[in-house]
Amino acid sequence: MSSLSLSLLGAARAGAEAQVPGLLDHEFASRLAAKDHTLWGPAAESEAAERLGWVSPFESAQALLSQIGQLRENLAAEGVTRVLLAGMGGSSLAPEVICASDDVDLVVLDSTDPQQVAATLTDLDRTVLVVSSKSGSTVETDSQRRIVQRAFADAGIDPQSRTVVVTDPGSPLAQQSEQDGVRALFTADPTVGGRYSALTAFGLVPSGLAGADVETLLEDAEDAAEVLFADDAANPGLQLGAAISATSPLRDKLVIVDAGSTLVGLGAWIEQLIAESTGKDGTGVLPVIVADGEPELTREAGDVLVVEIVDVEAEDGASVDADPEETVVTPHVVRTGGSLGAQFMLWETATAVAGAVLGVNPFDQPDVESAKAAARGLLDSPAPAAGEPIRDGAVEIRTRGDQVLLTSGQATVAESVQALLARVPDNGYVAVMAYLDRIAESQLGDLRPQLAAQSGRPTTFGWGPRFLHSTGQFHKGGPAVGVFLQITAAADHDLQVPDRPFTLGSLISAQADGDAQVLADHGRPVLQLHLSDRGAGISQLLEVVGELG
Ligand SMILES: O=P(O)(O)OC[C@H]1O[C@](O)(CO)[C@@H](O)[C@@H]1O
Repeated sequence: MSSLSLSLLGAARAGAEAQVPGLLDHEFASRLAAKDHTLWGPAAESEAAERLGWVSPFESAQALLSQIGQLRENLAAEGVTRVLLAGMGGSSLAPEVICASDDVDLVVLDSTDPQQVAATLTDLDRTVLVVSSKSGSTVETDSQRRIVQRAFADAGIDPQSRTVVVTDPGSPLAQQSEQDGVRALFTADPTVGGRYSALTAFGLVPSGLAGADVETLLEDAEDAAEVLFADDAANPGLQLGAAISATSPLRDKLVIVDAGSTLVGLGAWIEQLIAESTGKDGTGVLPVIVADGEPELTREAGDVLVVEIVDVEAEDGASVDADPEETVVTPHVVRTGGSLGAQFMLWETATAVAGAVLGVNPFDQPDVESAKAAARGLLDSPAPAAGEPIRDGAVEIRTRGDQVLLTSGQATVAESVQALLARVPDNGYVAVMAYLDRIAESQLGDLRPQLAAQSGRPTTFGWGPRFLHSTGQFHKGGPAVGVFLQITAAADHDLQVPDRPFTLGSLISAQADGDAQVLADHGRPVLQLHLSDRGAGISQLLEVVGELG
């Protein structure tokens, strides 16, 4: 029996009431279960035909469990118990939440920041590297793999015997792994897209190797699927999908409150799923993750739906409560609870529903490629800086030709940030994009509530390049109502990417510049601040933004 629960209030409830009858008429849920690729219209048909494997991952996932368990035992017998996962977006977000929720250690390497990558190169004698990439060609993952394997070799450890690969059959990574030999090669179901792959080898292999209870995860998900694929008005997948997509003008901001649920980090996984799946063709839903206690401010903005993820006791069957007795202050709320496996299935189903209601293809990410291409171009031939940057203490206000919004005339950080915030439209949002070390420099995240307070608008915070595989799609493909604060930093020690003509420092810089360029090309305001000294620059930014009047 599923432990899913869902409550809807205000516009969320109205959205569900408006849309669910139509979804039932179309037998959306049972057609989804039957992998009907016509559900999202003719333009999405060919892609959808190859992307619906996530609705029934259970049989092939079960077959994996004993292989994962055996490999974990063999590695443990050699004293190898630390799992280091290299992978971006859908190839690392699910294992991160699975392990954190199960209180199991997993080191996630989803960065190209030289400092953050270098910090993971410890305890190599007891480390296994899991390289996860569906395409097998993502530059971040390939660079991480090369660096960690070189570190193994330098430590006198055979890199191949400590590398486990998860990828699609026939990908460049699969071919190379077959050629070079690796400890284990897991090929995943190619009919499951990256962000829908939580219950495939991408979610299960790293999590299972780290010691998470992936068996229960799968059982819970399978129980939930029974409820989610029923043509029933009480189906929480239909209700949630309709609630988040059919409540215009509220629908384009979804504030996810981290209210201390035991599903640690689920918000970041939902963020990628919703932002990359819906943020395109000028429409979509922007997830905004906030801490508990803070949402009052954002709620006052009035044009957001608030999602609260709560812990629920396992119940007999799924419950959908459209009129909870509890009094809540927030007018427009989605409140959901249930096991992690059930939540994965719920949100994947709801996202498929939301795509259909919004009229977008929820399985592609057309605008992610543009930033990747710009980064590749800049890596091959870096753009010369247009004149001297404006300096204010440890922060440089960068003006790179016509690649980013010029802040000419604004001589200080305070003035330039104020000028950026003045550009936020009434229905807009602020996005902070920080290309720094998200572990050691996490205090920079305090900028988010500060800027939300200053602007009075929903404010997101993404660590680069991780967010490029998540909200990055929405920034460029969604409604043009965002303003963008990009923060980059000098690295004390750069890292060469073995056998590649670039360092991590030049890669992350090209990624930041490439994204800024594409945002500016889309007419989005971008302010680029570069910290010449990380510690001093972070303190200065927090102080300056905190004091903005
Ligand atoms: O698993 P891959 O192919 O390395 O891709 C990583 C991520 O990049 C994207 O393809 C595009 O951002 C995501 O959808 C995906 O999760």
